[in-house]
Amino acid sequence: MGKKCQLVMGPAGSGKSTYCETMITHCQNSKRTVHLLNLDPAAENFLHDPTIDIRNLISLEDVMTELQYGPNGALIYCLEYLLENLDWLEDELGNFDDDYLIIDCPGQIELYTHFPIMRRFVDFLQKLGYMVCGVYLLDSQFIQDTTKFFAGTMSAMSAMIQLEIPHINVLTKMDLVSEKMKESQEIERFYDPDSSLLLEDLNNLTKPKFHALNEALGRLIDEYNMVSYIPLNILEEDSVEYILSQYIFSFK
Ligand SMILES: Nc1nc2c(ncn2[C@@H]2O[C@H](COP(=O)(O)OP(=O)(O)OP(=O)(O)O)[C@@H](O)[C@H]2O)c(=O)[nH]1
Repeated sequence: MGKKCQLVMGPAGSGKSTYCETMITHCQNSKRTVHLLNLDPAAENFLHDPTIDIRNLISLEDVMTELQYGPNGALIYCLEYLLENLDWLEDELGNFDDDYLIIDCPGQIELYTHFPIMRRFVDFLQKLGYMVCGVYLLDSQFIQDTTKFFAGTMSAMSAMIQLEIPHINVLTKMDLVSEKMKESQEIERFYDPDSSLLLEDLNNLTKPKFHALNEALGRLIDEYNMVSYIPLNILEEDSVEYILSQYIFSFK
């Protein structure tokens, strides 16, 4: 099968750890071998123990105590420390030539949107021969507020542009969206965002001085037609399998 991995990204609370747990359980049930790589030094509990864990290299608490950093600064320090000690990760990865890695990332979106940290991490995996796919998660509750949805879509686009890897976007927590909404036409405008349909909402929710900016951002979404979302309901096996059937994963 070769070396493959999914880099699971998204804002804090978007459902990254739950996505990873769901994928791993689903893969185990369908006799596919996957391993969890935890990249979040602040992570607490996992349903499936990570096979590789940044917390075995460096502890967020130690950094906060010893360097007197706050949680965000300490997290960036931990990831930069990882990048300076990639031989540790290469040793840890040594035994997984033919398996599939699911990488649970921290929720600080600056790691994907403007720091080069994740880009360097991706470059490292690619040098080791991994095919790296990006999975960017957005909480489906954002569809209730078009300003949040637009902001989330911008951060998904930034991650796509920064990382330059095959990429899908996933709307998580679809079990919390009402059946009525799911069956309506209205939901379609979020799966495949069309700014002309969203712009009116957005302008109603923002002051007039931002309308030109809204329109410019909308054009960016339309012209590049880069962002679409796959809905994920973790309670439905078909929905989970559908994500894995995406061509970028090539994982049958
Ligand atoms: N109902 C429902 N709740 C979910 C789903 N995914 C995640 N949650 C809940 O949302 C909260 C955040 O989920 P996590 O998986 O921890 O999110 P995360 O992105 O890993 O969060 P950080 O590690 O803080 O960045 C938890 O309370 C989860 O139980 C889902 O598909 N459906």
